[in-house]
Amino acid sequence: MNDPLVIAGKTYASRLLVGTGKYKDFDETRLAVEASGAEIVTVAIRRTNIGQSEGEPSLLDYLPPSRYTYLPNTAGCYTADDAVRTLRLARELLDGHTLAKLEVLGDPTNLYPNMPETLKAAKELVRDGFDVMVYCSDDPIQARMLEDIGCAAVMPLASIIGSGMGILNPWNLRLIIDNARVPVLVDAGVGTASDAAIAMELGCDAVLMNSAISHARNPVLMASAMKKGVQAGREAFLAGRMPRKLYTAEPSSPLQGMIAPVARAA
Ligand SMILES: CC(=O)[C@@H](O)[C@H](O)COP(=O)(O)O
Repeated sequence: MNDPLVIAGKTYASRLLVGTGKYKDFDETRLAVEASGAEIVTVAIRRTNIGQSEGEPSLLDYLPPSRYTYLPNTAGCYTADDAVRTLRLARELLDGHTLAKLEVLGDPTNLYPNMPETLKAAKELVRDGFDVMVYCSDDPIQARMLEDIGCAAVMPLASIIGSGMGILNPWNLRLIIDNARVPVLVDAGVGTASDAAIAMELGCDAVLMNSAISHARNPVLMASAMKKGVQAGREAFLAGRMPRKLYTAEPSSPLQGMIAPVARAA
């Protein structure tokens, strides 16, 4: 099925974006990313070496930028200034690459986004020529503000980062999706493949996740499950689910048109 995801003018076949942190080593990262089928990989610039630490193993050697689109992110940043500085460093390290994931956190105990600082950083980064994909609360008004600023995609949380709690507020996601003119991705909180499928069935354009794969007992197998969950959810969304009925359900095998049973001979 030809149903590409378009972000900042570039086309992707996969609607699953994956993080690269929290794995045993870069080999495991590579294997999980390969199994996920992801084409966009996000990398925490403050925590992962992509050339900042000379002599150390670099993720670039395991996930070559010729094959993957890098999405540098600002994990660990608590102010707009820190986030902007981090993404400018990433742009230098990645030869002028402008696609970036903004996340400005508000509380180290739950990693909930600080939306005033996120909006401030988004404005500055857009002005500076970045294509900003932004981690945000599942608040439709703030999502609209980010879109109006010129962000390339809005990425409301399903639940808090690393929680694996799944989608806590599907109705807010629907409000964001129904009004969005840019791609909407669920980012954070996915726990298992059915969460990813539900996000896609709701009409999200894609899903971004890390912990659900890296913290699974078998990360490579979970990466493969997530790939299928996202694909199944997308297909179900495009196919259009049947309406829910409480009392008017029809039997799956209707009797109409059946040949009347022949009376048995006594
Ligand atoms: C990798 C990354 O960008 C995370 O900050 C992201 O929000 C994913 O969250 P989960 O780890 O909950 O999937």
